[in-house]
Amino acid sequence: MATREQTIFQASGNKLITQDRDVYMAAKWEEPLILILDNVLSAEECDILIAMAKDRMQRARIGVSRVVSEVRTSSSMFFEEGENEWIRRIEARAAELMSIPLQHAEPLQILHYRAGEQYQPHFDYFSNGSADNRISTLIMYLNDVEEGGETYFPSLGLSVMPRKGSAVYFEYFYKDSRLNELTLHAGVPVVSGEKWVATQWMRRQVQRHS
Ligand SMILES: O=C(O)CCC(=O)C(=O)O
Ligand SMILES: [Fe+2]
Repeated sequence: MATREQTIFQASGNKLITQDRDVYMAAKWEEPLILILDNVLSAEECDILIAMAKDRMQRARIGVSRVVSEVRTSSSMFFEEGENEWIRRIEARAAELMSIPLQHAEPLQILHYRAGEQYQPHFDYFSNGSADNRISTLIMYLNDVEEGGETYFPSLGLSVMPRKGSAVYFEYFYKDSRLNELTLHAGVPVVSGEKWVATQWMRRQVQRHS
């Protein structure tokens, strides 16, 4: 049997005890490593993230031309790094769960999808092989979606249902580029209701100096 490549996240057991919250490992895909995590955020934290983001959402713009894109039809915003006590706590917890120092964290992103909106299959890492590439993703679901809105990994045939307070984690820092490519994923169209997520990305290099 081929030996597995080293992962960033050392997944063992079913519970992850962070500084301020116990998180549960609900499901695991071995290679590439994908984890479904329960109880990442409290219901109150989900509601507060949505409330704080609501008036700051902008229609997705992608790529250098910054044109409104059909690749992602959702709206998005980024919080300032450690913008307030809520953001500080959630960023710190995400970094702890992802086993990467907070200094490597991008600003926390919020995405909002209305019925019919989606994020077509994409990689989170940059295809130019940047020395400061992204290495891992934590997508936290901020509400229950009535229908649709799964995070879908088409190369694996794996769907993750959004559930308020849960999250999906995956990483793509493998030497074997084929493993990284298997993390292709999409936010499938919301059929009814709406969908809110918070995404934390980690980079190879330090992003924050405070
Ligand atoms: O909304 C989703 O399920 C996927 C979001 C996503 O892929 C991202 O934020 O990079
Ligand atoms: Fe993504």
